[in-house]
Amino acid sequence: MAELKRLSESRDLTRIERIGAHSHIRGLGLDSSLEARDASEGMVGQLPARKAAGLILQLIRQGKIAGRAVLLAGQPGTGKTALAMGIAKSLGAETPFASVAASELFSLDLSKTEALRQAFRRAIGVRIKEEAEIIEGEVVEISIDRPLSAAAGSSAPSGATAPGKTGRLTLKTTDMETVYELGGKMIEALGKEKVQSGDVIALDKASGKVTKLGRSIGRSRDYDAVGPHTKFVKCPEGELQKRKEVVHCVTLHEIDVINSRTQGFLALFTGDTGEIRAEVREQIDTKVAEWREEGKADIVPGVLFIDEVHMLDIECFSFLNRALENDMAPILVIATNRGITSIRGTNYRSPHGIPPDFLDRLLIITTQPYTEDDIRKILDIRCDEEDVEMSADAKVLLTKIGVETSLRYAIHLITSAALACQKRKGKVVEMEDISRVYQLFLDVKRSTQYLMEYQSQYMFNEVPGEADGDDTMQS
Ligand SMILES: Nc1ncnc2c1ncn2[C@@H]1O[C@H](COP(=O)(O)OP(=O)(O)OP(=O)(O)O)[C@@H](O)[C@H]1O
Repeated sequence: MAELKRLSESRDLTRIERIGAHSHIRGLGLDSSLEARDASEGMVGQLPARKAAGLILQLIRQGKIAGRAVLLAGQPGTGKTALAMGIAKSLGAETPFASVAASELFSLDLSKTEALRQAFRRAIGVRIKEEAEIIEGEVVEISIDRPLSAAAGSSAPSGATAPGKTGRLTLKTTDMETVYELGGKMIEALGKEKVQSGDVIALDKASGKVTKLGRSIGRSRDYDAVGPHTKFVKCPEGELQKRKEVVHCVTLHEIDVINSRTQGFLALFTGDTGEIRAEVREQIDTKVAEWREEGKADIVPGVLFIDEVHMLDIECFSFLNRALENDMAPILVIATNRGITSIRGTNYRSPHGIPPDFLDRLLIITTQPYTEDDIRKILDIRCDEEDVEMSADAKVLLTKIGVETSLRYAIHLITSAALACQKRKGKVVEMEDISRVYQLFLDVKRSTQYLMEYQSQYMFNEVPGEADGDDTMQS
């Protein structure tokens, strides 16, 4: 691996956008003087914690966070992960956000320090600038030749990609027009992007990647349907072929996996990356350092969020102590809901189960339980995010459930209630859907009660009260 040959593969990794638990969080929702707005950028309430996170943001921007980390302490479901995500989002769209639960680090496949190292490298972004040969123009016409076999009545499905498929693509700028011959791969790529005449596209000559830049303004009055999010752009000027600087953003971990001989880049999707050898990382670090010197790459420190940090043991904490001194270190945000508890791997007890030398590095922010009004607003935002229409009555009921059980349980009920509504062919989620799923899925309180009532019917039942739950911050 003298060169990082397979880096180009990372370009093909399309990040899968989906609706996740925190996908509604777009920042910390602060105004220009860093005061938290009541509800903004997907964030609601938790004002003092958000304001404190805003000050941390300023420390980060001024480069004064080095060697320190942030601890978010608070009850479960009080928005600790949401706050960490808000910090990452406020730092910019390219800022990587990696999140792990401390217990995940203790796996059978990886040593805990390797797992931590991978987590750190997932939170370090590299912006790589490259000169690329691009063909950029407005699509005049795409014509695909009908394969002979199809004309002869072959039984092949019409949408299937015939390997020998050919066609022609006519592209223009304001100054010229050219017809390009198309092969099967390119036809497939154009089909995937749903390119049609009137679109302005860019083709990367080396990788064959097709990017739709928008719809030509000249075609804005066409009758063909365009969605509300269609972007209109000008027809490009000058030559069709140009050299352009393109920027790819990848994480150090992605580069590691792609270049580790034992793992293909598909391991990035399965998460099954195994140990990555130290020399692979060293070579990558040297290469990235070279690129930085040549002005070809920049490092983008991201945010690494470690939840349940009281589950880390003393060796992990010494790893963190060292890792924070590295000049490429990401912003480390850790969270716990524990009070005074034992430090794993020792007989000592300390606040949050964190050793004193590490505690010393921490800026501590506490999160508070949500009010009924906050819960209602968060549920409202989640309904929008999940595209679920809900009647006012149903929202009142769901908020009440959120107050009495937990915010997270109420958020989970949104999706299942929407499915129940779909099943009865309804359009708007009503109270009946909420009550139905409330009966189907138990919250922790009811589940515990059920377990107590029927404990004799379970194997290995332990008398309640023996578990070490006495040091959590939960009331
Ligand atoms: N202030 C907030 N504004 C908007 N959404 C929030 C807010 N706080 C929490 N949420 C949402 O509520 C859900 C639960 O919050 P989150 O997972 O951040 O809690 P947590 O404190 O990290 O919990 P745990 O301690 O169990 O990990 C998430 O979907 C989160 O995005």
